[in-house]
Parts: sequence; structure tokens; C-alpha cells
Amino acid sequence: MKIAVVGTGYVGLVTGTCFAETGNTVTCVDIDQAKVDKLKSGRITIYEPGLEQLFDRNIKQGRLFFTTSLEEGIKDAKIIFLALPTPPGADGAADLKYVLKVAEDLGPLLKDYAVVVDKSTVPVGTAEKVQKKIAVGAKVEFDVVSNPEFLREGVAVDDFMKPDRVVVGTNSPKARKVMEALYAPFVRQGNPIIFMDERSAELTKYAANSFLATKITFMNEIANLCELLGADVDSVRKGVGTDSRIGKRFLFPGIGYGGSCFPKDVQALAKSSEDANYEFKILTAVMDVNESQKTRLIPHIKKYFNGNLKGKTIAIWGLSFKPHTDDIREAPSLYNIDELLKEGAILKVHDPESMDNVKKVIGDKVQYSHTPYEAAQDADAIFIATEWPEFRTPDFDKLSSILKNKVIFDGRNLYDLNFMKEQGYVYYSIGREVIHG
Ligand SMILES: NC(=O)C1=CN([C@@H]2O[C@H](COP(=O)(O)OP(=O)(O)OC[C@H]3O[C@@H](n4cnc5c(N)ncnc54)[C@H](O)[C@@H]3O)[C@@H](O)[C@H]2O)C=CC1
Ligand SMILES: O=C(O)[C@H]1O[C@H](OP(=O)(O)OP(=O)(O)OC[C@H]2O[C@@H](n3ccc(=O)[nH]c3=O)[C@H](O)[C@@H]2O)[C@H](O)[C@@H](O)[C@@H]1O
Repeated sequence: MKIAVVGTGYVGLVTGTCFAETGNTVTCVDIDQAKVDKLKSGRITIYEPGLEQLFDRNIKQGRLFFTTSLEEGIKDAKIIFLALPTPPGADGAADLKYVLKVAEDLGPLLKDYAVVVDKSTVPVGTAEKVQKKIAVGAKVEFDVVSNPEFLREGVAVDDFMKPDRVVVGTNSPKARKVMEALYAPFVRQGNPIIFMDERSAELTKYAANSFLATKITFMNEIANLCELLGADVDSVRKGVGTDSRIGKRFLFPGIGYGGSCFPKDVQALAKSSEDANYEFKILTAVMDVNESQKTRLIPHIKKYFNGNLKGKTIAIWGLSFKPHTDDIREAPSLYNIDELLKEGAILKVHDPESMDNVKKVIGDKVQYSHTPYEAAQDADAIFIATEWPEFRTPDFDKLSSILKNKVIFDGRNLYDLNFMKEQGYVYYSIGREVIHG
């Protein structure tokens, strides 16, 4: 099947590449000329494990193309995915300007029946808005379908190729048939499609993200309580998570959730609720708790250095909002960097993938290190913001010999408390006993 994907960012590029991998011919469209030039020359634009291999293969086999022209991109396409940004507007609602602009442009370009699919995360009622915008210029029949995406960055290819489920919102039997054909290879693998109406599909996406953000936030509050009551959040997490009704995943406490989606989607659902005259109290609490959780370790750091961080060198390990991605949108690391710089600390940062992106945002306010050890050299403390695997088992002998102080503030609970005691470290983590070295 011939497919177009409009918007070639994280979701668009993964969607386009993975559908090419299942045998479709895909053209990805983007307005960013530099991005398209790079993709056309066979260079990938994001870091996502496993994607490059599929990208190379499908380009070589003539199934994956790139263009800046919407007209060229959608030519003969039976399905047109919209994977466009939906950033928060000033009032917290999802800004639909990118989606609606492309919808408007699409109308006159449609030459034959096509299914236009909202893959972006969009508020309830957007499929109807997109339908109306396209209808203004369209001379042929078309359907608008909601097909929200549930992939996680860092494991996007796996999530896309083996989804827990595919949600498709449509009341059109014709569009349903087209979507069934597209997802047939996934269904044959045992990954179900759940069909529903457009509005329910749109709300499913916000409900899923907000529920997961709530689950994490709940555990963050339990962790905070553990610190006050002398309990251990790791034990509580295991004790709670083994109840199959609760489940083990997304119970890891830390310095808050970040990324391009949870923060904006929780906010957007809260705004949709407000617009519907419904006070969604849990969401307000989730946003408040997450805000303060991000800098939860800062008071400990200040206290440890007797309230004076001026001239103290702190190594920051991990900058991306989670491991295995170069994405730094809403990364908790950045909030901590801001706070520490305000206090006069000198920061030496290391991240395996996202340092170039960080440079674009904060420039030379911090020193960039090629390795975690280079960052730790002569540092007064280490601050761990992201749980990259390479930070899990560092060479502690080496670390102890290069650090000025054996102090670690760990926002991701990477190390065993007894081990840190044996190593003689001062060790602060989240929801666990403080080790005093
Ligand atoms: N990043 C993620 O992990 C996930 C994101 N989503 C949702 O998917 C949507 C897209 O997110 P990302 O891929 O992260 O965004 P992104 O910002 O990485 O990519 C969006 C792309 O759209 C392009 N674009 C903007 N206007 C355009 C136009 N008129 N024509 C063609 N291209 C245009 C931009 O240049 C950019 O390359 C959002 O609604 C997001 O909430 C959903 C699930 C996962
Ligand atoms: O809509 C989206 O964009 C996506 O948002 C999330 O995916 P993503 O943001 O890529 O990453 P997650 O693995 O969900 O992590 C989000 C944040 O929560 C934090 N987190 C996650 C899990 C956990 O147990 N504890 C925790 O603090 C991570 O550190 C990270 O900052 C969802 O998991 C995806 O299903 C969804 O498609």
C-alpha cells in the first residue's frame, strides 16, 4: 500500500520506517528542508535504537522516501498519517495549528479516496475539526480516522512493531477496512486492534498517558513518605508491584517524569476537563507533585554543602529525559542544572547521546565531558539525573580516586545501599535511607 506520513519527527520517522518495513511504500513529508535533505542523503535525524538499520534497509529497497512537498508526498497515497506537533498553547490546551494547517492544505490536493489518520496526540473532537478543514477544499471522498500512538522513545521500534494494542477510532466501514489491511501483519503476530469511535480513541491516548503519569507520581509521593517514615521505597515498590492488579511497570520513583508527552498531555487533559466544566482533581495534584519532585534533591545538596554551592563542582550524569534517547524536552536534568547554576555551582555534564541538544539550549553555561569519569574528575559530588545503563556499574575504585568528595545524589536509585555503605560513599537517593559514608 502507498502511504504518506506528514511530519517526520520522532513519531513520523518511526511510523514511516516501520510501515515500510512491513512492505508498504512510504513517503515522509516535512517542512524542515534541512531535515529532509539529511534524510534524503541517507542520514538518520534522531537517535532511536534499532531504527537506523530499518531506515537503511528500506531506503535501499526503495520503499522509503522523503520530501518537503505535501503534493508530491501524498500522490497516490491511500493512507495519509498526520504525525505533527501538538505542543501546549499558552492556556495548556494542545495547539492544533500544525494539524489544522496541513488538513487545510490537504483538501485540494486529494485526487482519490484516502484515509487521513490523526497519529498526533489530539484532544477529543479533533477528528471532526480535521474533517471540516479538509472538506473545504476537497473534491473527492475521504475519511478521517484517529489512530493514537503509544510508542515510547528509546524503545520506539519495538513498541511500534510489537504494540500491546493498536487503537483505531472510526465510524466508517470503508476506513476500517483500509486500517485493517494496514495493520494485518501486526494482528497476525498477535497484537490486537481495538476499534472504537473517533472521540473515544482520542480520549484513550490522554487517559493512558495521564494514568501512567499518575502511577509514577503516586510512587514518587510514596517515596517521599518513605523518607519521612523510615521505610524503603524499593521494598514497597516490589511489595506493591507484584500484585498483578497493580503491575510492576511504571512504579519507579525518581526526580519526576519528563519528556515531550507526559507533561503536555496531562496538562492538555486537565484543560479539556476544565473546558467541559469538570474539575479533574487528580490531574492538578499530579502536575503539582511532579513540579516539586524534579528538584527534590536540591535541598539535600544545599544542606550537604552547608547552604553554599558557590564554586562547588558537580558532575551531572545523564541529561536526556530518559535513557536511550537524545530527547531533552522537559528533562528533569535541565531544571536541576538551572537550580544548581543559580546557586553558583560549576557543572560538568555527561550524557551518551543528548549533549549536542543540550548545547543548543544552554550553550557554555556548563562544561561538557566525553565520559562520566571526565565529568567526575575533581568534582565535589555527582548528581545522577538519567539512568543510562553505563552509569549502573561504574568503576567505583576509579571514581573514588578522581572525586574530591565521595558524594552521590542519585535521582534514579541506581545503587544498592549496602554496597554504597561498603564503598564509603555519602549517598542520597529517592525514598531510601541516606548513607552517610
Ligand atoms: N515523541 C513521542 O514519543 C510520541 C509523540 N506522540 C505525539 O505525536 C505527535 C508528534 O510528536 P513528535 O514526533 O515527538 O514531534 P516532533 O516535533 O519530533 O516532529 C514533528 C515534525 O513535524 C514537522 N512539521 C511541522 N509542521 C509541518 C507541516 N506543515 N508539514 C510537514 N511537517 C511539519 C516538524 O518539522 C517536525 O519534524 C505529537 O502530537 C506527540 O504528542 C505520540 C506518541 C509518542
Ligand atoms: O505519548 C507519548 O509520547 C509517549 O509517552 C510515554 O513515553 P515516553 O515519554 O517516551 O517515555 P516513558 O518511558 O513513558 O517515560 C516518561 C517519563 O517518565 C519517567 N518514568 C517512567 C517510568 C517510571 O517508572 N518512572 C519514571 O519516573 C521517565 O524517566 C520519563 O521522564 C508513554 O510511555 C508512551 O506510551 C507514549 O506513547
